[in-house]
Amino acid sequence: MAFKTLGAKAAAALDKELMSSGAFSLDQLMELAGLSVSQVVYRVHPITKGPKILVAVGPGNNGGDGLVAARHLRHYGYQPTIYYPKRPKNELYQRLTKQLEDLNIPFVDDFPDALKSADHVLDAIFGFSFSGEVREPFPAVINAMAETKIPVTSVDAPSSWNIEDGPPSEGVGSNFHPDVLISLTAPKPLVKHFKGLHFIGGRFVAPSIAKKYDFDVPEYEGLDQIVEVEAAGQKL
Ligand SMILES: NC(=O)C1=CN([C@@H]2O[C@H](COP(=O)(O)OP(=O)(O)OC[C@H]3O[C@@H](n4cnc5c(N)ncnc54)[C@H](OP(=O)(O)O)[C@@H]3O)[C@@H](O)[C@H]2O)[C@@H](O)CC1
Ligand SMILES: [K+]
Repeated sequence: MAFKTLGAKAAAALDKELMSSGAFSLDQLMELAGLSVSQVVYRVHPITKGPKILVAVGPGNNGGDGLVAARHLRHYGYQPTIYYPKRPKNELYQRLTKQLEDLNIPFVDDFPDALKSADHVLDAIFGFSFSGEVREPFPAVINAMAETKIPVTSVDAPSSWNIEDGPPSEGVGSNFHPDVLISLTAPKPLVKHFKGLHFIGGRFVAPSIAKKYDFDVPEYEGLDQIVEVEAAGQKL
């Protein structure tokens, strides 16, 4: 079964609809999105492969998913470290940050240096609202993720990739190919350029809303918040 994709505009409209007629709060959606991200890390990188997860957090809701995932991963026994250089004054992000501080999770300023001792990287910098060329301070972070031998899991999109067209043809991000991707609610068109392990998460969409936006809700099993699909969107 091929999974339909959701473009940047449709993904933003769906997000809005979930929080209006869908009656969800952003906190709820982000909690479930972040929970599914934590399950992907648990699946692809069991703690026996090394507990140190470096989480790169961006300024929007993609970053919020990363903060939630870090909290869950800490409770599973991992040792997350957070790189969060641009922190908006939004109350939700401040609360998520406080929750991590209360768990003694370290926040670091030097991403390349933190990468030296990491076992796995979580890319929660940009999601479906990314556009244009990567602005400071993120180019060095994208380059470091592109060059590292440590496995990288991207949340919703490989950060720096155009949501419709995939990796830029040159410059920052052109050589960034993460090992794992978790698409939230539905894959974005960029997945046609993605060759790694691919999951779908975000187990909160009512069938009526999926129908309206013309995408498929995968068949989640048991307690799972994630379903593995082939890179091109075929269910395994
Ligand atoms: N419905 C769902 O499935 C759910 C989706 N969720 C998640 O939300 C994500 C979408 O979140 P989002 O809309 O907040 O935007 P996101 O992608 O984090 O980035 C925006 C930030 O990036 C910045 N920025 C942009 N371009 C840039 C550039 N070139 N260079 C540098 N910066 C740039 C931009 O800054 P600005 O341009 O405003 O200064 C802004 O601050 C989605 O992918 C999923 O992960 C869940 O949380 C809930 C359920
Ligand atoms: K991302």
